[in-house]
Amino acid sequence: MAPSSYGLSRQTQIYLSGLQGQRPRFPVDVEQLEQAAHAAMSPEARGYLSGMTESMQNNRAAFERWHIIPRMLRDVSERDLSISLFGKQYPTPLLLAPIGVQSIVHTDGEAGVARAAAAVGIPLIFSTASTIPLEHMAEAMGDAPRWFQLYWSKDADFNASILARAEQAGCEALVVTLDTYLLAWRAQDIQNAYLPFLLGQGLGNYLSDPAFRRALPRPPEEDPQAAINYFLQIFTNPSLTWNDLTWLRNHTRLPILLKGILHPDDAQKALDAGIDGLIVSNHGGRQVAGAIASLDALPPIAQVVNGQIPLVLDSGIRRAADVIKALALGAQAVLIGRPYMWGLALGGEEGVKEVLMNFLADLDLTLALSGYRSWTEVCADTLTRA
Ligand SMILES: Cc1cc2nc3c(=O)[nH]c(=O)nc-3n(C[C@H](O)[C@H](O)[C@H](O)COP(=O)(O)O)c2cc1C
Ligand SMILES: CCCCCCC(=O)C(=O)O
Repeated sequence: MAPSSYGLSRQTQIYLSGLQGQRPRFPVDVEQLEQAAHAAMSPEARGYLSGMTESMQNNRAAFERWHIIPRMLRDVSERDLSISLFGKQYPTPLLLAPIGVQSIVHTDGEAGVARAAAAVGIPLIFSTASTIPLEHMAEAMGDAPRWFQLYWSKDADFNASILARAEQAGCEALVVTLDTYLLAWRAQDIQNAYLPFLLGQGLGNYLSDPAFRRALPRPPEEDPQAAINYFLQIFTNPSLTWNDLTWLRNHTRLPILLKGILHPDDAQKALDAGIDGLIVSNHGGRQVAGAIASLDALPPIAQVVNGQIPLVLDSGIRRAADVIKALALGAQAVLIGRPYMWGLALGGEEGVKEVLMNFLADLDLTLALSGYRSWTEVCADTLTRA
């Protein structure tokens, strides 16, 4: 399908099926989608996926403070939604955020998400904390684009090994998540006594890793508890500093993006360290309660970065208008997180596909109806602040 027909063809198809008595299987409206997905999940999975609701409200409020000013009579009959990042062409500015332990919401888990992402043409970022090994996700995707997200552990051999595996599996960029060096005070999960990793879930990349296995007293198949304990011991490393980035650069040839940057001074440090891209993110409001909304953090960071490296934004992207706002304020791309997990919870692989196809259709129509043919035309003048 040509990018410029995402919106109209999808919309027509849904209207026509509706006239024939066939309503969409999953809610089209994103708030209703969230509600339906929450109703379908166990209280533990729901609590884990939601995280801190007040921080997410902060992210949403930031998007709601900006409004698009549509422009008229600009011939938007042909549209090009593609972008270029690190010398590669991607069909739209959307990527799927790395999300760990996806099997807690549906048995299709990461393999289902990988197949859906490949079918729809949205690049997927594999999480270090995935249920299954990254090689299985890569296999499910064929040649479709994928990146890898690293949780930088205390075990240097494991880090080196997983980076090599990610390159081998065709990942095109490395996302290093900086904001989860400790797990935050997550009241719902503590109340539910629920952390999937303590049950051995989300360890697919660790249990399959030769360096991780070498560090264990006995194979995880014989002593699963020892593997969980070792994972908990090495999973994060709060002692990392900016100086450690040199190690990373020496262990990968992929472009490196830092995820979790919110302060312009940190953006400057990343530039000084020769980092290739930044992900402006408050981790979907899951880490620091009361943290600045990602969208509010973006303009001062964009000012410092001044186009030298790409900026990606996540946390609170729920509909096409949010993407336009993020790009107008300086991002080149965005990550979608929970919305695809809601699709997964409701319908497995098919649910994810449906949510993503609706998102793309909305994106194409909203870009056109705002008066633009491509992302290069979206700029500060696109928006007004309420
Ligand atoms: C259940 C869950 C698990 C997550 N796991 C990871 C992860 O393994 N690695 C990572 O870098 N970020 C992780 N994140 C954060 C996402 O990558 C992303 O920053 C966030 O979900 C974006 O916000 P959104 O959900 O509002 O779109 C996780 C988020 C959720 C909701
Ligand atoms: C002890 C493992 C924590 C994994 C964190 C996954 C994540 O990013 C999140 O829950 O948020």
